[in-house]
Amino acid sequence: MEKSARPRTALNECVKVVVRCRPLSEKEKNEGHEEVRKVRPEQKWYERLSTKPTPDSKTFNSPVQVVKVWAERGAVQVYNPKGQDKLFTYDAAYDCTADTQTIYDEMVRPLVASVLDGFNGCVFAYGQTGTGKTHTMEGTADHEGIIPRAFRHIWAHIENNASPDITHLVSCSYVELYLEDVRDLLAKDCKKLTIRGQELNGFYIPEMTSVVCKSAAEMVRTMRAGNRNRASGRTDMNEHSSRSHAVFLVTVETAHRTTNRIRVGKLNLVDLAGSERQRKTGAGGERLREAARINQALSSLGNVISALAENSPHVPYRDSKLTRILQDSLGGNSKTIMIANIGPASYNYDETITTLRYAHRAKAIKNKPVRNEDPKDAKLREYQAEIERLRALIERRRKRAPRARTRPPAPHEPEEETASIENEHILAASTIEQEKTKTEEIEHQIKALEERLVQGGGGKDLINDLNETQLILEQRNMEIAERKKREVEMQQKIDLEEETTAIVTNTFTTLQQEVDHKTQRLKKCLSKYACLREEAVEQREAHDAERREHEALQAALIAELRRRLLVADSFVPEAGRSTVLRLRYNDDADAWELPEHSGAEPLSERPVASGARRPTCALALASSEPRRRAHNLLDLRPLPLPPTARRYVPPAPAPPPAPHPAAAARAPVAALKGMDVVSKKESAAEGRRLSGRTRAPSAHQRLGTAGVR
Ligand SMILES: Nc1ncnc2c1ncn2[C@@H]1O[C@H](COP(=O)(O)OP(=O)(O)OP(=O)(O)O)[C@@H](O)[C@H]1O
Repeated sequence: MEKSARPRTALNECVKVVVRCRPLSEKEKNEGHEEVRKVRPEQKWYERLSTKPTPDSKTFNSPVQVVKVWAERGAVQVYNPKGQDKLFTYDAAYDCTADTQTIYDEMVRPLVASVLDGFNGCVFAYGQTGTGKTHTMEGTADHEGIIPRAFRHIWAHIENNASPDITHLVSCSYVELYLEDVRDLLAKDCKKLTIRGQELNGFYIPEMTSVVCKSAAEMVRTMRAGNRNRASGRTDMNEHSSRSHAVFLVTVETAHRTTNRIRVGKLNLVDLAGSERQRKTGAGGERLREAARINQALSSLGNVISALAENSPHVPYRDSKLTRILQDSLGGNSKTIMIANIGPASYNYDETITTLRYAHRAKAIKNKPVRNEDPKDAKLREYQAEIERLRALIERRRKRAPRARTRPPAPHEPEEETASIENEHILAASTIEQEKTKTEEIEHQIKALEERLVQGGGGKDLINDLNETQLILEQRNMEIAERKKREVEMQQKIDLEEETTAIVTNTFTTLQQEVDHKTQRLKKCLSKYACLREEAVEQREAHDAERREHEALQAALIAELRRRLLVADSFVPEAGRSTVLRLRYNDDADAWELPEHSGAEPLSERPVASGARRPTCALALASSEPRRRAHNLLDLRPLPLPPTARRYVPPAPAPPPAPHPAAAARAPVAALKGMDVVSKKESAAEGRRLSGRTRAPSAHQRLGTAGVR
């Protein structure tokens, strides 16, 4: 997430998608989810998809397992209670018997190897709450997750490549996105961070803490320290539910002395919070607020995935901080693996299908990874330059250091001369001492910098217990995994082509045979068409359900907001309230700001009548006593009353004698009219003056137009 050079030339590489289905939880077992719908074994695997509903499908209304993983084909079949089963294919699929070691060896190991070669990499776990994302990424004491495995892999590589010509620098950062705030999990106070940058040049987090590590164990300690600061809580679906999206960033810098080049690989290990439905998690209050933010960020992530998959000209990265952080990983300079976690119970059928659909869409995302060579922000280069500078400084200091005069005073020399030589001697000795201390300080600095770097040559600085045999073993595992991956790919290709080539390769002896065969093909096509139509209807239904869920969540949040605004209306002084409502969120500055010319007025003075203050209510009077000032939280000042009497305007002085008696008769009427005009004008002005002072609508009333975010 640090600012990196933009790719120069890049080959497109698709996002790899892996599905992992967890076993039934104890709770699900207790609720009777254990029953599994049987697949007829004599049928070909894909033909089973068109099986008519069997008697046990009646039990779909009761809880059953609905997921079947075809690991050898990278396919996941989901039993559909309403019609045909659904089948999705991925780069790999793992059922509940697969362990994280297998997933790591088969899918993640090659990606981490690329990071060690100077590429950016990202592994992120996605899925419904309680499906095993944290279990997959972090693991437990008994089952190590992908993150600690990656640490061990990195350090095994460094140890294996130990040579005096190669220097490594490994650093880690850990941030979480909680309630749309980016928090530094490695900083003491978990300070809030700002995402900087733009869509064009990439986003980055400049101020996040970066910890230099010298072993896998140190990295694990760093991760655990960060986890202690991470937001988690209990919901009805998960005892320890992550309430934030967490990103662990590992930066591996490698300098080759022979080529004088530095390669920088960055590995993002992301444990997303799970999507959740309020009615299932029973979230309320703070949990509800968290859930709303989690779902909002995941929805933005889904939109980005859809836009990238459809090659849309605009990809809405800016919509959330999560998508900004993951910009490079999705459609940018990175090799990426998405691990979609699902649960097997029919109770979660809708969420499982949604996750599988997103994962399927993500397969189409193309990234452009390039090797990061000699980027400007390489820390290793910085450290090397600093060490050079400090060494040169020591050298300069040594050269210009004063020499102590060793000549003892001669016996014939006068006493003053002897004293001055001795003084000079003492002065020089103290200067030398000072210089020595300073040089030692600089040497300490050099040592501290050098200690951060890992240089080979017998592996003296390395604390890693993986020996060469283990490395060879891991290499073999990787080869086996690679072969298995190719087998899955081949199998998928064969399955796809089997049907399409059947018609070409078949030779028919009779016309009837050909008709039968083609009728069968037609039936299959019709059934596929029916499937697609059903899929479209289901997608619409899923979309509607999601919309309803969002609306329900929105209603709950608005109710909560109304409650808070009501409290604010009752207790916050009006002037301050209107200012708060004018605040706008500035995405770039990541802060709430009062827009210019917002019309925010200073607190108006109390209205004054004929030079004297109007009478005030008892409470306001009481507040003038310093002892009771804090009690006057309510603004109970009386509103100024509109004028009830017209102002008297004296009649105009009597005109000179009129030349005509009729004109003289009209004069008093005109004077009266003049008075009327003046008083109307004044009363209008008074009205305007007062209306400017009338009470502004309350924040509660203004909900909907106010900049509430
Ligand atoms: N493959 C698995 N094998 C055994 N247990 C698993 C597996 N995956 C998940 N679990 C168990 O399921 C429970 C929930 O897992 P976890 O907390 O990792 O889910 P999550 O997806 O991270 O949830 P949230 O999104 O709420 O944080 C844990 O008790 C975990 O041990």
